[in-house]
Amino acid sequence: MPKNDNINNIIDHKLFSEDDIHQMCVKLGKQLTTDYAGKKPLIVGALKGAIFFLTDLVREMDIKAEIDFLDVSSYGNEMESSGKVKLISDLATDVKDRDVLIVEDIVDTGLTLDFMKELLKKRGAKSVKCCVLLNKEANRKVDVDVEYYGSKVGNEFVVGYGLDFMNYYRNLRYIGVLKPEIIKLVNNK
Ligand SMILES: O=P(O)(O)OC[C@H]1O[C@H](OP(=O)(O)OP(=O)(O)O)[C@H](O)[C@@H]1O
Ligand code: HPA
Repeated sequence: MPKNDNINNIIDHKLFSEDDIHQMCVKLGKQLTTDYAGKKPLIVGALKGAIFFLTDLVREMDIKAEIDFLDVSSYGNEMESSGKVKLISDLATDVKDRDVLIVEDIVDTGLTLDFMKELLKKRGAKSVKCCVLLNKEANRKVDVDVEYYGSKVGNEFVVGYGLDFMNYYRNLRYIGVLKPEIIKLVNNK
């Protein structure tokens, strides 16, 4: 890990500014307001990466909705998915017969999203869809439907606005690509 605590130092280049992210939330919020009109969905935030996206997105949605959180993890402190998704903390809400909208920061291999969708379907949800900020398609290992997303991203490791590297840098206001030397540092450990 870099010794300097300045969180901007680990960024190679900015991908999405605060304004870009805001525009994505506005656009998705409008679409979801139309599509979920009259439905009272249960919005399920995937902890921890989705915290900022969820709070911004739901405030762009002009519908009655409940919010709950699932804590799932597959990366731990690694840059590659372990391939095993762990349920760390469950929902407090019964999803039976509910229209559920999962909110996620990123879909990469697709394993986390697929795990959550299957879990909620098995519990009897009426519908299970997702709204993801970033869609990284290059690395997909499982074919999972991504109904709503803000933007596609290339096969780069991105951090900020909830997205972490070794559990840090979630609190960057923008989204950036991690410097290659930081990635090398981790790969050579
Ligand atoms: O499509 P996948 O390859 O499964 O990757 C996407 C998932 O990986 C990250 O979560 P992580 O397991 O790092 O937990 P976190 O949300 O607490 O950071 C991210 O927030 C997604 O949930
Ligand atoms: O690019 C990424 N950044 C942060 N977390 C992630 N989890 C999967 N892919 C990523």
